[in-house]
Amino acid sequence: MKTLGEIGEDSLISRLITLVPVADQTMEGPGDDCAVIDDGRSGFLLLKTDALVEGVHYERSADPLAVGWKAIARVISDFAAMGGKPERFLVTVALPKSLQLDWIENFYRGMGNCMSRYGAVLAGGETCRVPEGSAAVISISATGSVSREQLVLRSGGRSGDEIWVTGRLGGSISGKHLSFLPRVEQAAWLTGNFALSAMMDLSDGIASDLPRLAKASGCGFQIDEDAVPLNNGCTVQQALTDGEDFELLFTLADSLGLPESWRSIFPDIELTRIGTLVAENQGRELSGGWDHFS
Ligand SMILES: Nc1ncnc2c1ncn2[C@@H]1O[C@H](COP(=O)(O)OP(=O)(O)O)[C@@H](O)[C@H]1O
Ligand SMILES: Cc1ncc(C[n+]2csc(CCOP(=O)(O)OP(=O)(O)O)c2C)c(N)n1
Ligand SMILES: [Mg+2]
Repeated sequence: MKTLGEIGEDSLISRLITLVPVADQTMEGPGDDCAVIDDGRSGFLLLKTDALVEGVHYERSADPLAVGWKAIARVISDFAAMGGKPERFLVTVALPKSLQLDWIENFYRGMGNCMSRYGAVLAGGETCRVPEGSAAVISISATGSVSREQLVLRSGGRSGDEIWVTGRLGGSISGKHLSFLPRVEQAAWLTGNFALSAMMDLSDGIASDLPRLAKASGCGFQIDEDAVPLNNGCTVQQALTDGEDFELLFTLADSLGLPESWRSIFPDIELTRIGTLVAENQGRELSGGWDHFS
């Protein structure tokens, strides 16, 4: 019998999801940034859950206000990646008894700051302990929504589509992973004004995430490494593999007018074409990027 370390994160998930039924109204189940449910409302319901583990996603010494911000912001980034916005949050905290009260209160203040900034609210949660000496584990689940016209999946890319990315990439561990702004307004503008074919957020690094988008779209990809927008002091390799950029990666067939109108609305955020989707099994491969079990 293999261990998780031998099979890796993506093949673990692929195996697990064959072992359970999938709900009737699920339009998009496991595989995209959020689940998409057609529950008869004017738009679609979005569902997302994400875990935050001490020592894996943040150091115990990190500012709890910033860790709380990150906990909510990374979920909101997934709603943005569908063209949507967050609505209600459920927060589960599993904590050691020895944790300072101040830490968790400031963590909640940080979550609150992010919820307020993006118009979301807390709906409930769950509290329990972990054995003394274990890492704190925080699970964030949320509902969101997206209009029918603005929903963008990972799977709609077609050979020939241009590949674009927002912002600059790499080096998130030096601070950005705790303080980033999820691209909700940018995604809403993009999906409202251009016919995006596919989109996802960059959490594991382009090296991991672009092949996922291409695979979901039944395509391969070409990437111009010299075009990849770098954060200060970062190499291309870091930009491709560090992860936690929480920028948008998207594709579209026709970008006529996009760079000019983007610059007039979001002058402080880069927007860069980094490549092209090509036919499946053509183009190139990338390795690296974050895998929890590699
Ligand atoms: N343990 C699991 N059981 C079922 N589905 C899962 C599990 N872990 C991840 N998934 C699904 O696999 C996809 C990829 O997960 P993940 O890499 O965490 O997404 P993201 O980077 O968008 O947060 C998502 O659609 C998610 O719902
Ligand atoms: C202490 C610490 N070590 C390493 C990292 C870097 N890191 C942790 S998880 C991760 C990838 C993203 O996390 P994941 O849980 O895969 O997010 P998802 O893809 O589910 O959104 C990265 C780059 C960090 N933020 N903090
Ligand atoms: Mg995950």
